[in-house]
Amino acid sequence: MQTFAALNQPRVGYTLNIESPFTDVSAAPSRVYDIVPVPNDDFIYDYTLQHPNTTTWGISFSQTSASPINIQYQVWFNATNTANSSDIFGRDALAIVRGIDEAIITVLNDPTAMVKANIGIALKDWPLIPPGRLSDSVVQQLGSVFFFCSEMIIFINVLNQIVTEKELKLRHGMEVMGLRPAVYWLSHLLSNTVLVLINALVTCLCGLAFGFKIFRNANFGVLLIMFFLFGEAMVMFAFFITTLVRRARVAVLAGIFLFIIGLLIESFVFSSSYIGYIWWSGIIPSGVSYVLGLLPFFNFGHMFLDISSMTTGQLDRLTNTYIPGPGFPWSALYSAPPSDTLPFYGDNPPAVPPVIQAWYLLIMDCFVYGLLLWYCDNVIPNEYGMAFPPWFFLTPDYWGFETSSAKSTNRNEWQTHNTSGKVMIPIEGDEDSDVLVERDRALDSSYFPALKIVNLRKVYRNSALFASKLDKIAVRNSCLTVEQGTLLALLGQNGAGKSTTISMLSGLTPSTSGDALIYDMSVRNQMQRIRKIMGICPQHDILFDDLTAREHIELYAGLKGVPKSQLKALIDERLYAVRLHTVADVRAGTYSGGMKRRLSLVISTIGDPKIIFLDEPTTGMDPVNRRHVWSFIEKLKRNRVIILTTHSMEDADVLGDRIAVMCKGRLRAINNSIALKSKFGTGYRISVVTHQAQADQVKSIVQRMVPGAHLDDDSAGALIYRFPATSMGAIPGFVKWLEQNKNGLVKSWGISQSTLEEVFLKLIRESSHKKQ
Ligand SMILES: Nc1ncnc2c1ncn2[C@@H]1O[C@H](COP(=O)(O)OP(=O)(O)OP(=O)(O)O)[C@@H](O)[C@H]1O
Repeated sequence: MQTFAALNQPRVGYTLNIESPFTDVSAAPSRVYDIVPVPNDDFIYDYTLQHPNTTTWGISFSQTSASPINIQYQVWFNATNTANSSDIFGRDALAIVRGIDEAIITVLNDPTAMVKANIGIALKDWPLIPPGRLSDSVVQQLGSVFFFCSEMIIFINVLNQIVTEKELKLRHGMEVMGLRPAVYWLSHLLSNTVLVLINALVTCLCGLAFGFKIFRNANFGVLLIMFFLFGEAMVMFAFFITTLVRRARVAVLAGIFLFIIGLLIESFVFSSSYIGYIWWSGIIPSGVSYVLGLLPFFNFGHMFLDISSMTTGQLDRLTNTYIPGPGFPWSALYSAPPSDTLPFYGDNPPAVPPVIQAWYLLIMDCFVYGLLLWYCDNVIPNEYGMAFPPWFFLTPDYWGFETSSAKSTNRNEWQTHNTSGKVMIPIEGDEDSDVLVERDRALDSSYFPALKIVNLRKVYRNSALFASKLDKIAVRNSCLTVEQGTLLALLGQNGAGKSTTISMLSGLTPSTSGDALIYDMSVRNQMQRIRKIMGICPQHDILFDDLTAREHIELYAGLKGVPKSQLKALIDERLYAVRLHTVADVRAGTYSGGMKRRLSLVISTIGDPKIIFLDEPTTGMDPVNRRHVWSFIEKLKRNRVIILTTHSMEDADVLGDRIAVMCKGRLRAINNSIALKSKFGTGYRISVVTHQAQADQVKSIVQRMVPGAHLDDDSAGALIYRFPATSMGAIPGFVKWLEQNKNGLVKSWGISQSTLEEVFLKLIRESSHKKQ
C-alpha cells in the first residue's frame, strides 16, 4: 500500500497515513483523510456500517501461501455512494486495480525485497448500508437560502407597509396631530420585533421537528438568536430603505431586487464551504468581508455555514460524502470553526473569525441602519417638501432645547422681520378696499390677533436647482388676520391656493417666504409647539381602514394626551354630534365618503385644539348630516380659531363669520357675508305685479323713489327690478310704499337678496380678466 500511495501521489495527491487514526471503530472521523491503514477486514465492515457515506473504497490484502508468496487483494467499492457510481465501477475501478498492480510489480522487481507473488483479483460486495439523510445535505447546501427566504417575507412586508403609510399620508396625518417620528418608528420596530421573534421560534421548532441535523446538533439558543438577529437587522435595513422611496410599488420592487441579490449570495456563496470561506482565505483583501458585513444576509450566510459545517458535516470533495461535524455547543461561538471542518486553500485553512463575530456584525447592522434611518428621515424632504437641514443634529431646537426665539416670539422683531425689506406684492389699482384694510391690519405692528398671516407665499418649484417659468405660484403674499372665537371661510376655485394656505399654516408644507403667527407662535420655527394646540381635517381622509371610529378617536386621543378617564364621554359625545354613534364599532374601511369626512372632522377636534383647520369638511355629505355638522362646527367656534375651506357657498354663508375669496393665489375679497353680498352682489331683486294699464305709473314712481333701479323685465304688468347695493338706503321707504298700495296700485310684490354664489361668480369673472 505504501508503494501504491507513493506511485499515485504525483497523479492524484493520495498520501498514506502510516499511523492509522482509526483504532476505535465507533469514533467519527474528525477530518478528511486520504489513504489510511486499518487493523483488519472486520474493521472496515463495522466502520462502514457505523459511518455510512464516509469512504469510497477499501482494499483487503491476504496472503494465501507462504512460499512462494501468494498475495490476493480485493477492491471493495461503496455501492451506497450513488453520486458517482458509474465512476466507481468504471474508470475509478480500473485506475485503482491498475495502480495496485503497478505497485505489486514494482515491489516484485525490487531485488532487495525477495518477494515472489502471484496476483489474483476477487470481487466482493460492499455491505449494503442505508444511504445518508438526503434532507440533511439539502439543509446543508440550501438551508441558508431557505431560511433567508422566510425572513425576506417580513422584510418586504415592512417596506410595503411603511411606504404605503407614507403614500396615503397616514404618517403625516398622525404627525400633524402630534405623533413624534421616534414614537412612530419605535412602534413599528416593536411590532416587527415580535413578528421576527415568532418567525425565529417557528423556524427553530420546525427544524427540530423535521430532525435536521443543524437543529438537532446545535445549541437551540444559538440558532434562535441567529435567526432573531438576522430578522432584526433586515427590519432595520427595510426601515432605512423606506426613507428613500415614496411609492409602495417602488418599495416592493426594491425589496424584490434586494431579495434576489440576497438569494444569489446565499445560494452561490454560502451553499459551498469552499466559496463561503474564501473571504478569509487571504485571496480576497480582508477588508472586503467587513464591507460585506454591512449586508445582513452576508453575516447570516456566513454564520449559517459555520454552524452547518459543524453540525450537518462537511462535504468531502474527494469522496462526495458528508463527514459529520462535532456539533455546535454554546461555547463554540467564541472560537473559529475547527480547521478540519474548513476547506483548504493550497496548504492553508482560512483564518476564519470566531463565529460570534457574525452576531456582532448583525447588531452593528441594526445600529448602522438605525442611524441612517434617523438621518435620512430628517433630511430627505417628505411628500410636502418638509425637511431639516443636513446639520439638523447640531441645532439645539432639534434636541428639544428651545432657543429663546423658539420659546417665545418677540412680536416687534417678528413684525419687522416679516415686513421691512421684504418683497410685497404690488397693490393693484382696483384692489378691493376690504383687502387693503386687511393688509394694513396684518402689517399693523400693534395688532396681534389669534392668527396673523403676513406676506405668506408659496412657489412650487419645477426644478430643485433653479427657478423656471414652469414654477407654480400657489399663494401670492397673503396677508390675513383672524380673531379668536371666529371662523374664517376660504372660498376659491379649484387651484386658487386654499389647501396650500392650510398646508403652510399646519406645517405640512414649508412656505417659500413670509410667516404666520398662531397664538404668538411662528409657523416657520415653532411648529412643534403649534401642533400641540392644532387640529386638522385634511382634504383627503387619513383613516385606517381596519380601525373603527372608536379606535380612531382612542388612537388620536392617545397622541394628544387626553386622559383615559375622559375618553368614553368624549367618544360618545363627539360621535353622537356628527351622528356616527351607531357605527362607532364598525371598521372605517366600510364607511361611505360622507361618514369618513365626519369621522375626520371629529378627529380634528380631539385634544381641545385652539386652532382647527377644516379643508372641505362637508364634501359628499347629504343635507341632513350637513346640518348636523354645521351645528357641531358652530359649537366648536367658542374660544377657538377655525379656518374652513369649502366649495359650498351654503357652508360659508352659514358658518363664516368672515369670508375670504381667493383667486389665483391672491386674496380678492374679505368681509362678512352680508357686506360681500351688498358690495359685490347685484343688490336686491324686487318684483311688482300691477295692472297692465297702470304699469307706466308704477315705473315712474320706482324711478323717483329708487334712482338706480334697473328694470330687468316688464311683461303684462309684472315688473322685475334690480336694485343696486348702492340703493340699499332707499329700500325701506320703497317697501313701505309697496305695503301701503297693496290691493290698489300694487297687486302683489316680492323681494330677494343676491346670493353668495352670485358674489363668488362675479369675483371670479373679474379676476379672470386681471393680469397676474
Ligand atoms: N405639490 C404640488 N406641486 C406643484 N404644484 C402644486 C402642488 N400642490 C398644489 N399645486 C398647485 O398649486 C395651486 C394651488 O393648489 P391648491 O391645492 O392649494 O388649490 P385649492 O384652492 O386648494 O384647490 P382645490 O379646491 O381643488 O382643493 C394649483 O395650481 C396646484 O396645481
